Amino acid sequence: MSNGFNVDKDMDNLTLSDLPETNPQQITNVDNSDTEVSQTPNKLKRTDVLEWHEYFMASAFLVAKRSKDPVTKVGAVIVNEANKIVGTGYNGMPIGCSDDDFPWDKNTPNELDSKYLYVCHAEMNAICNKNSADTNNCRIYSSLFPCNECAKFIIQSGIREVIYMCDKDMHKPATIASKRMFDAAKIKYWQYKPQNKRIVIDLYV
Ligand SMILES: Nc1ccn([C@H]2C[C@H](O)[C@@H](COP(=O)(O)O)O2)c(=O)n1
Repeated sequence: MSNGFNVDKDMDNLTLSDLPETNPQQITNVDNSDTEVSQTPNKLKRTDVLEWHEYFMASAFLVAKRSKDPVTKVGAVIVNEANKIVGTGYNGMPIGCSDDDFPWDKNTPNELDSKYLYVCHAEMNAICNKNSADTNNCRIYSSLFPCNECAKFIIQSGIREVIYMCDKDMHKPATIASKRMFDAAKIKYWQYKPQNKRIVIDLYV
């Protein structure tokens, strides 16, 4: 009997055999030296790792690389309170609306010929793509400050914090409206200032 299990010859029944009786005295005499965690710091542990905000914002920039927008690629990542990514999105045309058929132009005489009426924003896509029941008390990392439409989605989805990188549209009414709504809804928003200007991902290591 190797580990207290007996299996009958037909392999039909796996039965726990009578494990040897152990009395409390035996338990206190057990040698735990092989299970104790060393108290000395582990000198082998890497310390040059990405910190959480850097990791999630870099992830948003990686997601943005899927965008077909010729001018502005936006990526968004939603993170829950346990630091788990529960949604990602980039700016792109709606499902079924081909990137080849719908316009990527801007500043066109006819508004219907520009991208703005059609493209789904990264933040909205991240919320739509969520892999959790809800996004309550989550935070969203976005490469670009959310517009007013995305701000509505963010507020309504229960997200409580917005971390962004670029605020290039800060003077546009859409951005001013976003900040008004975030302030009223007490949504925290702040600009991430990275320590490192670049993060290189070497795929052949
Ligand atoms: N919060 C935002 C704002 C904009 N976008 C997308 C929408 C367009 O594809 C692009 C902006 O184009 P631009 O006016 O810079 O030529 O970014 C978004 O995903 N989220």
